[in-house]
Amino acid sequence: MESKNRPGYISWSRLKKSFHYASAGIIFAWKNEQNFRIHLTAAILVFIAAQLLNVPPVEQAVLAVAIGAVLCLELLNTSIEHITDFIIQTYDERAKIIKDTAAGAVLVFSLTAAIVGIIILLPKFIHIFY
Ligand SMILES: Nc1ncnc2c1ncn2[C@@H]1O[C@H](COP(=O)(O)OP(=O)(O)OP(=O)(O)O)[C@@H](O)[C@H]1O
Repeated sequence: MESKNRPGYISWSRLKKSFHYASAGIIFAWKNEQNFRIHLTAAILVFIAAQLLNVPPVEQAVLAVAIGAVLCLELLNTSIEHITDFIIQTYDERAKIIKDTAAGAVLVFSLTAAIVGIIILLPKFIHIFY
């Protein structure tokens, strides 16, 4: 017999709460992190360009993965910054290394995503004019 208190396989109210908290994190990043706003705006522009240029579905999927990864890294970077500030409230060389390397991870993947975008979109842009 199943216990009355045992949670079901999927709790919809918990799922709804998780979604709500995750959305709050994204909204926080949008309001407080300039880099997140820049990346999200760039992501929307790339998506519109991909539609206008009739980019094939597989290439659009590659763009979506690259864009999604950049946004995820931005959110993780924001989280790391806040954890660091919470733990280390004074100037500390270790805090600097933690924040700089996390920011470096975002930069490395942002450049990678930019290269992916150029490889996919640039030939299609050129094709319009020539
Ligand atoms: N407690 C600290 N000790 C030493 N250096 C720090 C400390 N806090 C921040 N820094 C340095 O200042 C830089 C900026 O940190 P800050 O927390 O202000 O991030 P931010 O400018 O808000 O970044 P972002 O624009 O991505 O949100 C860090 O990358 C680090 O080099």
